[in-house]
Amino acid sequence: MSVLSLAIPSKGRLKEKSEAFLMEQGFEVRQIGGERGYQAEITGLGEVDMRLLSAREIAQGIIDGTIHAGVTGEDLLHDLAPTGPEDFHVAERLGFGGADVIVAVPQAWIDVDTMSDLEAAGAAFRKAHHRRLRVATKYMRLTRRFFAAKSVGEYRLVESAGATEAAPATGAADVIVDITSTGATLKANGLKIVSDGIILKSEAVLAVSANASWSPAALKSLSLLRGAAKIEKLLTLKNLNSHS
Ligand SMILES: Nc1ncnc2c1ncn2[C@@H]1O[C@H](COP(=O)(O)OP(=O)(O)OP(=O)(O)O)[C@@H](O)[C@H]1O
Ligand SMILES: O=P(O)(O)OC[C@H]1O[C@H](OP(=O)(O)OP(=O)(O)O)[C@H](O)[C@@H]1O
Repeated sequence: MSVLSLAIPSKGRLKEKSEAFLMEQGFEVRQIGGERGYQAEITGLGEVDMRLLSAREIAQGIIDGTIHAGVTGEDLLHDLAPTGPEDFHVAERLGFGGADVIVAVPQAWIDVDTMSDLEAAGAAFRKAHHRRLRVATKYMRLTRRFFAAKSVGEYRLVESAGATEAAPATGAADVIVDITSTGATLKANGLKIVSDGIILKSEAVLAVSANASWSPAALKSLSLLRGAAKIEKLLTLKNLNSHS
């Protein structure tokens, strides 16, 4: 990869604000083929391989090193990174796309207020029903890490493909881990947040790969992005050291 590969979301709630973040700095993204075209160009950053992808694909590409930099959600970066924050650098938190990744249980569970109550409920549940409590989520790694940090082991993960909040009502799971912003979806589904169950306060970030290979041209383009100059210095140093 000789030029900077830069990605922003192609649709969804982060798209317009990501374009605005670049536009504020004089870098205009032009989609080829109109609103739904997935190819794009950007002006002002030199030669750049501009990509429009889903927020999840951007996070994955930054972690794999197939994308140098991009705008995505911190929740996705933290969940998809196998070794955690060592796989990416946050150049700037962007002040939009804010939401919390939380643990929620049915409101009817009056005895469960904390993660430690959840562990106790899990043990009681296993005795009574001969199976573990099921936790539905898209956030498989974040959930495993957080439950282990809270010493909760009496559970089994069920991977959710969407509409996670419906899982307790449909019987697909008992507990959920999902993202919330207004809380309306949790409320509508009769769920409450466990008091010490806030896993991550996420927002949109400009993230830079710690695993990509960098050419001088890619580093130069990166350094022009707001918040990224300090990361560019770090990467240049790392590049020099690895070649010396
Ligand atoms: N209320 C919210 N619900 C979900 N995500 C939110 C919310 N508020 C902010 N976000 C952020 O937006 C990111 C992407 O969500 P968005 O809904 O735009 O993508 P998506 O179109 O659902 O992606 P995909 O279709 O690939 O699942 C989330 O990972 C999170 O960082
Ligand atoms: O706290 P709230 O403001 O209610 O927002 C939270 C909901 O928004 C998202 O779903 P979305 O509607 O984007 O659908 P998705 O499941 O396809 O992401 C997220 O998965 C939650 O379900």
